[in-house]
Amino acid sequence: MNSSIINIGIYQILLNRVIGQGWHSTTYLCINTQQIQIQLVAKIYSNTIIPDDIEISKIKDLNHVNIVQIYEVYQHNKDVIVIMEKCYSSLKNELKQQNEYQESELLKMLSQILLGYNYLCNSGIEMNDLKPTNIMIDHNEIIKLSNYGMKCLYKHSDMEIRAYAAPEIFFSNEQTDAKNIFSLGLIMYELLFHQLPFNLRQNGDVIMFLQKIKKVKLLLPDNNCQRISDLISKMILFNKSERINRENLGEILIQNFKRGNRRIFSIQPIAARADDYSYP
Ligand SMILES: Nc1ncnc2c1ncn2[C@@H]1O[C@H](COP(=O)(O)OP(=O)(O)OP(=O)(O)O)[C@@H](O)[C@H]1O
Repeated sequence: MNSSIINIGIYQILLNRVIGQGWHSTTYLCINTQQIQIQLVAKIYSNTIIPDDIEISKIKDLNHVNIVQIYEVYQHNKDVIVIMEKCYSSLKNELKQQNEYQESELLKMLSQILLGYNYLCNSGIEMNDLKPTNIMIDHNEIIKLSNYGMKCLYKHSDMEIRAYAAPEIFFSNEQTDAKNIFSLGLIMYELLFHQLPFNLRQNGDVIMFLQKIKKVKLLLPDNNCQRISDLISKMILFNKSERINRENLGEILIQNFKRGNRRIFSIQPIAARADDYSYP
């Protein structure tokens, strides 16, 4: 038996081909032995068990162009393995490139994220953490939300440093729809201005920012993207009841902006080595 491979169902997980390491899991290259042309990854959540949780059984049935497709969830010894579609890049990567986007490109990104998010909400699946590492980009430059419905597998507390978290997470640990709108506002702000509206040198910096916007509404720097700036201003609000909700945000996007076919990114691959994209 080769200890650097896990064979499970029709999948082969290549343990020596790590694609990324997150706080809660490690992501490996994975092969569907019956259709080797399909690119997959396996996320391994170590030392955890699949809880008797409806979300895990539901997530395999989800299917939307703006979410990462999950194919299987296995209990494997002490670990949980999630087999999913392999993406090309992430918004985190995209942000590193500091691209200047046209307003139409930003609106298109926002629309795609919102479409995926709406689908998850309507399917009763929680998007625990809306942040750039959880927003993937596929080979066709389509944005896809990832790590949805996985909170039940997390061992760590939710209160690590969370740059994109809404004020109510820090101050009252409230989990509502509105928290993701706030996070989305910060993500759009970062795409537009190439930085967050606060420095992230230490843990207290986020709290200081949140206390500041509690007193004085965030003022966006001058820029040429008025429509997206207006939307961001409606999302990054301390008080969750004042924030735009996803329905109204969707309405504004539908009413005002037609979807273009333009390419929106100049993507660099996630993996450091080109051969990570070919099978052994
Ligand atoms: N479906 C995927 N396709 C391609 N690469 C992926 C995929 N999922 C994750 N990755 C890569 O693996 C890395 C780690 O992913 P992971 O989701 O564990 O990170 P994370 O979002 O920081 O997680 P956490 O919230 O647990 O810290 C990502 O940054 C990304 O580079």
